[in-house]
Amino acid sequence: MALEGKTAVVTGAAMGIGKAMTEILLQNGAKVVLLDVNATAGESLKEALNKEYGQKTLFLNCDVESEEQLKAAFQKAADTFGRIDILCNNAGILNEATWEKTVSINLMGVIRGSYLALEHMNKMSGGQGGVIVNTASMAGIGPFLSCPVYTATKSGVVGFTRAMAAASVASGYGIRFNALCPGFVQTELMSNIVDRLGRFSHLTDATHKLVEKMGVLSVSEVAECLLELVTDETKNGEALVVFPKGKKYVTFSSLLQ
Ligand SMILES: NC(=O)C1=CN([C@@H]2O[C@H](COP(=O)(O)OP(=O)(O)OC[C@H]3O[C@@H](n4cnc5c(N)ncnc54)[C@H](O)[C@@H]3O)[C@@H](O)[C@H]2O)C=CC1
Ligand SMILES: CCCCC/C=C\C=C\C(=O)C/C=C\C/C=C\CCCC(=O)O
Repeated sequence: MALEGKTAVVTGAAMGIGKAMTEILLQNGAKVVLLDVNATAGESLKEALNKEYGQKTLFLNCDVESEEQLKAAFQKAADTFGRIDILCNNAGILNEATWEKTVSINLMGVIRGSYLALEHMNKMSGGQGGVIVNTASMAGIGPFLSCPVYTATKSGVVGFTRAMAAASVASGYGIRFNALCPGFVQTELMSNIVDRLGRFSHLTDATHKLVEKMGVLSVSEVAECLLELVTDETKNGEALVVFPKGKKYVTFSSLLQ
């Protein structure tokens, strides 16, 4: 998919991985609607990006936990730029103490965003198709020992993405669904880890050891992989793992064979 003339919506776009995703989509010709709960960071990023790329971005204060806010944001995006072609369900938190909120944002937010975006993108209801990329994690593929609930949400995102890819093909939606599964990435999410681990705070040292063993990615390395999942039309139902030594499409075996 060529990005010139296309419109992307990115959740959790004000900082970290979402910010890098926004930048790479703009660099490749797309217009980008940034959604985030951090209005200060979002507004100032929008100002900076519009100076650099022209009036190609819009920031909307939007919490992915709110159906109402997300619905209004997609409508505003479509009204402003005429269409929605790409959705990056990226907003996420890591907090084992407030675990219900972790489920609500990381898993329910992805499902909510995907279903609402279908109303604009689905070829069966007047949309023009496109691609949805969900930010999961390596924790969606293998267990992250100090974060069982975070692991559960990211495993859920991978499963939801793969099932939606199959449903989309079977239903003629014209939308590809892929999951991006990075290892550790240098962002705010990696700070104050003891507080985030809740009942597993005793596993802080083990977590640091895992980080040392696996290494840490930059946000731009992750954004490059997003671009691949968006632009390569052969990719549907994929889980792309990104780690400092490289990237790898995960092979899943079918239980039906
Ligand atoms: N940093 C890491 O090591 C890794 C992160 N990830 C995933 O990448 C995604 C992005 O994380 P990072 O950029 O690292 O985190 P970050 O904390 O740097 O950025 C997250 C952004 O999401 C926004 N956000 C949080 N809750 C929101 C909500 N309810 N609605 C809308 N926006 C909200 C925040 O305001 C922030 O701008 C998350 O889904 C995370 O689970 C995946 C693998 C590794
Ligand atoms: C400095 C402490 C960092 C704490 C963690 C912060 C963010 C982590 C975000 C993730 O999404 C986790 C990313 C990678 C690790 C996940 C799983 C490892 C699986 C290993 C295995 O398969 O055995």
